[in-house]
Amino acid sequence: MLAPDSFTDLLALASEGARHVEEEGVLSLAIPMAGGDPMALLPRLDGGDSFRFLWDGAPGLCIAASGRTNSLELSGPRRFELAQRFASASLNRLAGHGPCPPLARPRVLLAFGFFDAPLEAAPAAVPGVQAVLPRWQLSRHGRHCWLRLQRPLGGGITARSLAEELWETARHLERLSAEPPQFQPVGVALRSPWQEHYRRVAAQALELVQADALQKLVLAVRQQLTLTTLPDPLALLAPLRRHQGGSCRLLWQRSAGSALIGASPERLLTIRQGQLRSDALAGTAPAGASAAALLQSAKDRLEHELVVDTITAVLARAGLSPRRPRHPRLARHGQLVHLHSPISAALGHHQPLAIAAALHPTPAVAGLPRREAMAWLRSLEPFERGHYAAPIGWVDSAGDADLRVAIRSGTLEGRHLELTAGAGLVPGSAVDRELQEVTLKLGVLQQQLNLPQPPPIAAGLSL
Ligand SMILES: C=C(O[C@@H]1C=C(C(=O)O)C=C[C@H]1O)C(=O)O
Repeated sequence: MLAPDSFTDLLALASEGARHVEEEGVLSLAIPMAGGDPMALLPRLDGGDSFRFLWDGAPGLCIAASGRTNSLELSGPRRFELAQRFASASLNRLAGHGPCPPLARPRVLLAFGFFDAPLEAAPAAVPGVQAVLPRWQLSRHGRHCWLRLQRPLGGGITARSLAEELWETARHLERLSAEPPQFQPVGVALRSPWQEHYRRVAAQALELVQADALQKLVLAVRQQLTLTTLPDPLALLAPLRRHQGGSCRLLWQRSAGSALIGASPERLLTIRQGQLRSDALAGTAPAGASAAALLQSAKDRLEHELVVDTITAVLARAGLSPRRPRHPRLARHGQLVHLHSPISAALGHHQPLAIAAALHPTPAVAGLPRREAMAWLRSLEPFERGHYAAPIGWVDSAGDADLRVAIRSGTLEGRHLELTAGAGLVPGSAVDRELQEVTLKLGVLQQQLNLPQPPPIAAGLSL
């Protein structure tokens, strides 16, 4: 039975599934639904705790999820391997989920930290990885929409109660008007200065690349914004749909008061039916008539080549046969244009998160050589990167996966929004131009979140 389209069918599926639920196993049921925008309906999915997740790749795949049925949080150098083990075990132990279209498959949701572990193990620090098998998963692709509910049986939860809860919630969601959250204008009371410190450390980093101690370093800045009112993270994300069509809009809300939001233009890794794709994205200009000059810029081409070569070499070392285009193309993301090379390979027998572990962090967001660059980032950047530039996404029950690089992002804690942006320093870079590039990235993000602008973004700014 592909899609239970009556309550009787669903109940039969639930009862059959319940007979196969092992100890600590979870019953996972899904039904198709009419209409429904995951972004608009996420606040209506009560998962029993404060975890919320949004993956908005519209017009491609959109997923809203809430509640933790199983979860894992840990730090350390084995985080990718342990997250893979958790994901495989959680998905293999699900009972009741029969064949369904790819959009409806059960998923384990993942948010990594940039580093293996935070510097300080404070409760609010971002751990090396968080992995969640959600209670509710609402997914949509094109006109197709499915709702999934997953819970352990026992303690009053039976196959019948689960089937009823799923059926009634789907009918209830269908009746709601599915308007995306309305944006309420939010002001900015305070913006922290970052420029002076950046100038100093960027000059230091440039000396390192010019002295050949590093080939590349992607130094980031963080701007703290104090907002005038308490914003709804989903309302902040909604305008990004309009402005950042080619990106994937993301929300990872670990607790009620703390959320990562962003619109990532960069794939670390996408796996569909055994085919892998990774994006080399490096080299930046403001969108506009002069953007095509990026293709001729020796400094940007060098920065880009380092990323393409590294991704290709990492995949080859893992035993894959990567294919790369001969020349980069231009990819527009909102008001920015980047050099872009999609790299693809057949995955073979590899597990998605083993490849992610080998790829992260690419020189698009860290530097080269990787180990030395990571150490320099820790000493030069005056903040914890947290989720910034780390992989975030999902793996599903058939082995498909999608992990985006959490750039063009920020974290919201109450009225405090922290935005982070970086730029690659290579021989030939100039501190002033890099400062302009991060200013532009921070400004574009604020504009796309509908926040009032600092100085106007100069459309013709040359980087
Ligand atoms: C590091 C960031 O972006 C990365 C760096 C780029 C560059 O240096 O040109 C371009 C795209 C991204 O891979 C960021 O936006 O924070």
